[in-house]
Amino acid sequence: MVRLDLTNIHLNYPLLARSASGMKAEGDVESSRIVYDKNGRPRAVRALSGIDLSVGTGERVALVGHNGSGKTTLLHVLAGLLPPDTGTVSIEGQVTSLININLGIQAQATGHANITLRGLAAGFSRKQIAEKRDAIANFSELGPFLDLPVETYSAGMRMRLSFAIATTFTPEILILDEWLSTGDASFRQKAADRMRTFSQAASIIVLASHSLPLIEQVCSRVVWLDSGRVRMDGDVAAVLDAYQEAMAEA
Ligand SMILES: Nc1ncnc2c1ncn2[C@@H]1O[C@H](COP(=O)(O)OP(=O)(O)OP(=O)(O)O)[C@@H](O)[C@H]1O
Repeated sequence: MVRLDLTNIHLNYPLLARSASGMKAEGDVESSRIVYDKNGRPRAVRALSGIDLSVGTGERVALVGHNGSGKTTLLHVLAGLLPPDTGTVSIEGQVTSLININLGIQAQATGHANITLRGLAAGFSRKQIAEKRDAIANFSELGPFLDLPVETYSAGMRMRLSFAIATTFTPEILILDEWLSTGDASFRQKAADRMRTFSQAASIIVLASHSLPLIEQVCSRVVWLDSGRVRMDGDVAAVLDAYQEAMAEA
């Protein structure tokens, strides 16, 4: 059984004193996301305000929303990288996150060494890693670059390696941020195909993206975040239609 449940998640980013200058603007819509002290100085930014989210086996969920609506913050909470201020996070299953392109990658080590390191970290034996190595190498299409240190790779090449490793070692829950769409067109198509088959292996995908075509290709459900709250949650077509309509009116 793989599932994740978030209940009433609140998360504020505290502001350091040096970044907390400026006075509260009366009637400013944006100010509802900023917490001020009694002197009118900004003290924190409200990123998530009462998020409830349950995702079950086989669901591929997209998070959409305006810049600053809380998508990345929510992914960090799901990946266990940021503890919420209040609320509960319950996760059944092994989580792999591809949020930060450099997270979990040793830049001085070669691509092949990174395959070994990530495989061991995911709990696989050296023999199991050896059996999967060709599949990862082929999917990444990095060829001889796998013998060079990762610090010599472009951002797209790092992404190919991270994605190939993460999806070949099939985690039960995969958390992805926008950077997937930085890949070139042919890799994006391959990645989308893999993500569709991925969840048939009883896995969950949560993907934050501004790319509506990618979401339509990959996801089975869309959660629309607005100022740190869930504004709509449901069927891909229904939520994307409402979201696009609201964007057009804004
Ligand atoms: N390190 C930080 N310190 C203070 N506030 C932050 C920090 N990171 C994010 N925020 C604030 O938290 C809110 C949510 O940001 P988040 O990055 O989660 O949004 P997002 O939906 O991923 O945006 P985008 O689409 O632009 O990537 C925003 O109002 C942002 O200003």
